[in-house]
Amino acid sequence: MTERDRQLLRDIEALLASSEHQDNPLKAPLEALYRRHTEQLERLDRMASISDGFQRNVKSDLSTAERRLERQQRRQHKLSRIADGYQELLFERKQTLESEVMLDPLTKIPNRRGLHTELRRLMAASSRQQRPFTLAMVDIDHFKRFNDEHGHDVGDQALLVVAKVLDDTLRGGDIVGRWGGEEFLIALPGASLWAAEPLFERLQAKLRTTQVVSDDSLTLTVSIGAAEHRHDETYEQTMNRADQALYQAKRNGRDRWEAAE
Ligand SMILES: Nc1nc2c(ncn2[C@@H]2O[C@H](COP(=O)(O)OP(=O)(O)OP(=O)(O)O)[C@@H](O)[C@H]2O)c(=O)[nH]1
Repeated sequence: MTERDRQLLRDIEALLASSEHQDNPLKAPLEALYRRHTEQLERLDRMASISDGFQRNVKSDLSTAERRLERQQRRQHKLSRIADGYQELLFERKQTLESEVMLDPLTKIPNRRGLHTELRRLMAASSRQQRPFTLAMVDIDHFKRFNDEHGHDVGDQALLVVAKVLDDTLRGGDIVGRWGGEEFLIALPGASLWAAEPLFERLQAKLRTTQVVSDDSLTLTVSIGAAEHRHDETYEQTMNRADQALYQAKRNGRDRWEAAE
């Protein structure tokens, strides 16, 4: 209500109260009109204040809800960060476990399972690129006697030495692993049997002079059986031929290499 409206009401109130209008026939209906009007104004005031209160409540409910939502979003964000970190950790653990399952615990080179994985990859790549590859079984000579004479720990040391010499002598991209016991397998991608020959000679020469234990002249020798993969056979068949060649190398006196038929 404006100040002018208020003044008008005050004027009407004064006129109704004035003695000179006591007998005016308009006084009674005007008084009734005035009362009705002021009652309506009061009602309007009450409604306005109810509506203000309602609006204040709605505003405060809204800001409480907003704060709660923000808190929840922050919590959710934190939880999803924790979940992400946890997943990463699980993934790393899985990777570590998977790679550990593929490694020989003593020499840390691929074990038989790891070799199978690598050989499958080699097969696929070689047939795609139509390149040859050669497999060779490398077996320590008289290892039982070696163990018996020098003890199992020195035997383990010998296995480490062979693994290291193989690893050091091969090129990057070549595959070396422990097939089992005192037997190692090497795979030479892109190499024909003829091209692999100098490598076998070099390996055997190196092992003949490598000391198994430092400050000790103890050395060992290995026999090697090698086979070049034929395009129509599986790698297991190539390995079988290499194994037969190894058997032949043992029969022919050890510390030598033989090529498969
Ligand atoms: N120290 C040690 N010895 C092992 C390990 N795995 C297998 N051996 C031993 O390797 C020896 C293999 O013996 P054989 O299969 O008879 O072969 P070998 O004595 O090397 O004879 P040839 O192969 O015919 O020259 C066994 O005495 C096994 O106990 C190992 O992890 N550590």
